[in-house]
Amino acid sequence: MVVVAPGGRQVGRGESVVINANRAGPAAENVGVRVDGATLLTDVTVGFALGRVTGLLGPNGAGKTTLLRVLAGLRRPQTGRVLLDGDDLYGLTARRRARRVAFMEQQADTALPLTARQVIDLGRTPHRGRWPVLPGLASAHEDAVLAEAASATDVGALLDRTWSSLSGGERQRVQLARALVQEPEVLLLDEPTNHLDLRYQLGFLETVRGLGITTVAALHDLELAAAYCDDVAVLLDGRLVAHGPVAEVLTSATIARVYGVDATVERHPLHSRPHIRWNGLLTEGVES
Ligand SMILES: Nc1ncnc2c1ncn2[C@@H]1O[C@H](COP(=O)(O)OP(=O)(O)OP(=O)(O)O)[C@@H](O)[C@H]1O
Repeated sequence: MVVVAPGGRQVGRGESVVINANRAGPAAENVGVRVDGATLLTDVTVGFALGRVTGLLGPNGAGKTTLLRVLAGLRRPQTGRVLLDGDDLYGLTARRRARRVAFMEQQADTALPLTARQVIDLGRTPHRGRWPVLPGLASAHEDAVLAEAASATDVGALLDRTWSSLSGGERQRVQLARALVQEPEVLLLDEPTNHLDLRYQLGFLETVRGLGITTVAALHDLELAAAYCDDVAVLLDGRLVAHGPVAEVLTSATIARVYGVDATVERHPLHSRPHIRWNGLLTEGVES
């Protein structure tokens, strides 16, 4: 039996990725969001390095979804700005934004009687003209993009199933395929492994790592973040409290401060990435 350790395949990643030094990943600068008198984000400044996978961490209500929506162009911040390779994200049309940023939301759903193939195909919308593509007339490129996304997410056998008949985990994989056919330069994932069984959780994040796309994924599972993310950014009460390479940031001190949990962070014997041992809840010293 062969064990594929996290990042073991390194498809198109790490040293093998040629990053154009003149390009930059997405960045939030001094972003502040208030809704109905509530402050959701305060002065968040964070840049995501090209081609890297960043885990967006933080307890419930910390602001992870809000920041992802800001980065997706779906929630204009009251203060600050969002840059995408130097362009002001909110200065772009919705179509131009959607060509560059794909967002897989937590509970994407549709009431329309669509098949999985049609749901995935929606991801091509920003690349198309005004007129619908007639059946059988999709370009070779379109067909190839769909086939590649279906294979990467293992949804080939689901394409003709109706959306309503799919399980939570199958829907999750179809949503990732929809995001991939957008051919985005930035992939935003909100708790993408939620409904997945263990094998698909690991496989999903392995796939994401292999894409070489700049990715920001809100995650609750710190073990998964430790195993699959290059960097982590940590939010607490709407503020960014830590950001950097996973081994430097995901420490027992960070976990204690942010989650109020006592943990020992060791090196995994197989792949030497951080490995977390939970010791128990802390009753003192938790920030709120
Ligand atoms: N429309 C709103 N009005 C008031 N407060 C809101 C609104 N939308 C979100 N919030 C609050 O903003 C905070 C941040 O929400 P957000 O969904 O970004 O957190 P999160 O880190 O993604 O949480 P979770 O891990 O629970 O999904 C929460 O306290 C939430 O209750």
